[in-house]
Amino acid sequence: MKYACRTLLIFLWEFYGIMKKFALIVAGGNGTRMGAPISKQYLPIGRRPVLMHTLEKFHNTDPMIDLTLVIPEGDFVFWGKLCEEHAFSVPHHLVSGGRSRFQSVKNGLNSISDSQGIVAIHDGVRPFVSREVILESFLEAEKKGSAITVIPLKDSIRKLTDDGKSVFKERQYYRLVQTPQTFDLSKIKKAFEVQELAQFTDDATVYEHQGWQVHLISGNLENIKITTPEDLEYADFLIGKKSN
Ligand SMILES: Nc1ccn([C@@H]2O[C@H](COP(=O)(O)OP(=O)(O)OP(=O)(O)O)[C@@H](O)[C@H]2O)c(=O)n1
Ligand SMILES: C[C@](O)(CO)[C@H](O)COP(=O)(O)O
Repeated sequence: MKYACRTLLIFLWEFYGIMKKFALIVAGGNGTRMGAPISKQYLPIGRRPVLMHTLEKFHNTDPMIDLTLVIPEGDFVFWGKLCEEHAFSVPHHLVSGGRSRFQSVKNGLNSISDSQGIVAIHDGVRPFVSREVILESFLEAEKKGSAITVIPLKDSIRKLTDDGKSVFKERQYYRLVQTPQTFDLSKIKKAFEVQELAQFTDDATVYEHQGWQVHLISGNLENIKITTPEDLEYADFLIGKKSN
């Protein structure tokens, strides 16, 4: 069944995938919550830096995807050395990060000179996005203008109230939001021509600020955002599991 779905997706991708595809891998942060001596996007999982796994995931899904990596400008030399050390040959453009995720995405979008196409915006620290999710996000964004990956909640949830109590919430109405968040390039470029607002925790919120509805698609459970030391241990476990 899984194989049949994948074959169908690849067929649809080859048949309908006529727009130019871009992926913006944002890794301009410094991983405060990880608390490691180097930023988490460069930490090794399965002996190679997190970012190499993420870039490779997109490249191996389709080598025609034009890849841009956003990292702090001060890390360019360090990244170059890592690429040499690991003989990393996936082609990508480097762009300087900004003070916030919003600014990093904006810098990345501004670096793309094309005005037409589809762009997947993805956290550099989510190396476990599946090939199927990447393919579907491009297909759906081409049809609907956007494709935001989400997963259902497994636990019950409560909303904290200002009086120090809490109330039950019906979890079937909620989703956890992941990346990639994939868009029509011209629309997302226009959406990012605004002043940054506190509510812009991802790219979907920037897009819908224009009054446009976002289209949700299913993400994959393994696609965690490596944020804290426990996540790194889990990531190492997942990498080991995949190479066995
Ligand atoms: N100025 C920034 C801040 C974040 N990011 C990227 O956005 C993604 C999600 O952010 P997060 O997990 O919060 O990363 P950090 O900001 O590095 O982590 P922390 O909040 O713990 O400092 C990461 O790939 C991160 O590198 C970015 O490109 N530019
Ligand atoms: C974009 C994101 O990964 C979607 O879940 C998330 O909003 C990033 O949040 P952070 O505060 O930058 O970690």
